[in-house]
Amino acid sequence: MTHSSHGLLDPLDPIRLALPSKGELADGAVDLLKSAGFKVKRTSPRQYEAQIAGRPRFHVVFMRPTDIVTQVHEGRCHLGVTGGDLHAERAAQADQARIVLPDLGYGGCRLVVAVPESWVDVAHMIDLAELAHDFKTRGRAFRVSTKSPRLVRDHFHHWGIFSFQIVESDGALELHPSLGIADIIVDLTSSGTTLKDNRLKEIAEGTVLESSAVLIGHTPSLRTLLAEGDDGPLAHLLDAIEGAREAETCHHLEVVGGRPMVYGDADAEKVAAYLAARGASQIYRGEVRDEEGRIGWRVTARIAAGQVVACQRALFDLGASRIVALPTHFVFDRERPRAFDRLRAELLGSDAKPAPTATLPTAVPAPEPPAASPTGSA
Ligand SMILES: Nc1ncnc2c1ncn2[C@@H]1O[C@H](COP(=O)(O)OP(=O)(O)OP(=O)(O)O)[C@@H](O)[C@H]1O
Ligand SMILES: O=P(O)(O)OC[C@H]1O[C@H](OP(=O)(O)OP(=O)(O)O)[C@H](O)[C@@H]1O
Repeated sequence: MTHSSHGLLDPLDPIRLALPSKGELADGAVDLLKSAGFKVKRTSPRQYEAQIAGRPRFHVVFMRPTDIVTQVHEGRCHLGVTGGDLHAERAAQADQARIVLPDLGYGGCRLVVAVPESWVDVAHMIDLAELAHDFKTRGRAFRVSTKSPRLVRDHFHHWGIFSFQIVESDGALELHPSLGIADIIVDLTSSGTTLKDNRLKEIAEGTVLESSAVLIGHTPSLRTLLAEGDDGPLAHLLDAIEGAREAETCHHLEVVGGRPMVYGDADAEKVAAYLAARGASQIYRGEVRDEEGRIGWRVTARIAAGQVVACQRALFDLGASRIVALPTHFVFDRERPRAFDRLRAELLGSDAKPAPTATLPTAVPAPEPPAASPTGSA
């Protein structure tokens, strides 16, 4: 059992936030923070410390993703962005580092079992179990190269494989079977290109873990930060990241229509039903007037960015006169549980503030509606 030995955070102390210095996770962290309004001011990639514009409490340090788990566990860093796989591999030892946001929306990959393509009889973990048994009967070690020995052991044990030898290595694992360093590998993949280019294949039930970039925090420091409440820096950071993530994938859609001098929202109803069928959410209908006071209707909704162009013809056919889709920067939904509230309930228990009960319909903080004329259709 380990304990945190450094940097217990006092209220108002600087908050050390560790970001990946290189590799697959590096750029996405800075981009995500920027989209959340936390712009990291770093003048060169060789600079390992940075500030966040207008947020003097945050002090950014750049380090290797594996080290981030250790430093957050030991409390030298209070928060950190790293790979979900790296945290999971070390979770048992680094027990003071806990997940704060489980999916930052980038760095998606899978930790998979891969065998040589030439092994035509091995297509499933059960085949691998038989093979490992054969190796054992012939007195040979069944060698598995990986960066994640603990996760591999758990997965293999789950499939009844106990006779194998882990070869721990830090990179280019795909080369190991052909060089004879190991018989198979368990490595990360996203596009699958590296496995294919090295004549390796995945096998069924061989996904050990699905991973993406995560935000982790040092548990004792999180307690201190949570106590700073809804207007403290942790609440601001988590709300901003969640609001930006929520906004990322969807557009705010505004559809306007209506016949001059005729009010009746039959068209709006059809438009709303059509949008719902296309997977839109938060669909609201209302009355609008154009510059001359003529009444029309307006439907607003949140819709996947990729759906907008596909929808527009049908919306015109249903009576729309104008369609505007806007990217959003932040979306906050009163009904959506906040990471901050969840964490506060977990770590501060009864001190936790209950989530607000909504009395009004939820609303997208949409940009000002464009001055669209409701007239002009059908
Ligand atoms: N192909 C990939 N696609 C998406 N994410 C990946 C991919 N490969 C790795 N990752 C994520 O990035 C993390 C760090 O891997 P990466 O290979 O970028 O670092 P590294 O350069 O190997 O780090 P180190 O400094 O320890 O060598 C992985 O643990 C995983 O979470
Ligand atoms: O499925 P793909 O899209 O081809 O990606 C897979 C590769 O990405 C990672 O390597 P990385 O570039 O991080 O280098 P590494 O060998 O040092 O891990 C991983 O270890 C694989 O080698």
